[in-house]
Amino acid sequence: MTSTETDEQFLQRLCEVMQRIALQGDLRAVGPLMDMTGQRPEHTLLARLAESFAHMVVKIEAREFELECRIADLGQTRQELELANLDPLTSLPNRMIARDRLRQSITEARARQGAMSVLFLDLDRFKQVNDTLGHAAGDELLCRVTQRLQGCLREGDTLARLGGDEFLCVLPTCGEPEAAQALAGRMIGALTQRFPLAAGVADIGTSIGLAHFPRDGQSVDELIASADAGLYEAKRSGRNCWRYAPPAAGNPA
Ligand SMILES: Nc1nc2c(ncn2[C@@H]2O[C@H](COP(=O)(O)OP(=O)(O)OP(=O)(O)O)[C@@H](O)[C@H]2O)c(=O)[nH]1
Repeated sequence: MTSTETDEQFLQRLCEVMQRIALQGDLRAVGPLMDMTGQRPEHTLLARLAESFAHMVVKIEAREFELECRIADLGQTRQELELANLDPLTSLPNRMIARDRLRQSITEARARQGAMSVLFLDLDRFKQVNDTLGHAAGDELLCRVTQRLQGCLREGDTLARLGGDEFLCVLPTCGEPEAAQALAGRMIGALTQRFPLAAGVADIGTSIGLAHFPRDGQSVDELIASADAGLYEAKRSGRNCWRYAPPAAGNPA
């Protein structure tokens, strides 16, 4: 600075240096600030203040970058966990992911004071396919069933294979019982159509238990138990239909 520099000019110069530091995010740009000290006492004070501020900004930026990296790492870990929890036969999420999605869906529904639905499916006469056409045909059938069920779902719904011939459907945005019932009907229709397999034709069906949050349960376990009781009721009613848990099990439906 020259002795004729006005306060306004000094501040203008200070701002330019600060902008350079902010743009570069690098404390090496603080150099020119140091050169600005040693002039009029208030200018020196201002320059020191700006220098401290610059250190703070750069530290915050470094911390932000570190946090962004950690968030990206966590996202990758979650993805890897999900991949490790896919059913190897159908590539569907397994029980653990199904429970996780159901938990998320309950939390979201609770936050918006809305509702969501769960369908619990168990194929009818699946064992017969294994027994007559062989285990490989049973495996092929499970994959074909998966495709047909996925064709009935909307984006955001989760279809999971719990094991054997059991599937769970989490429907986060399906709050109306009538909509879930219609979907259950479409799934039954889709699986009632014969399956041409490599080893022969398979003729199966599916029984489905329904449950809705918050009406039939408040937690993951309560909703699954209610849908499971509905499934038992569907099997008891002759199969290839959907049902709710009977009122005796603490359910009004
Ligand atoms: N092919 C094949 N079969 C499996 C697999 N996992 C379980 N199973 C068989 O699936 C069958 C499921 O049994 P159930 O549900 O009692 O058979 P189901 O004929 O559908 O009986 P209902 O539900 O009463 O109609 C058993 O025979 C299991 O051995 C699998 O990954 N592949």
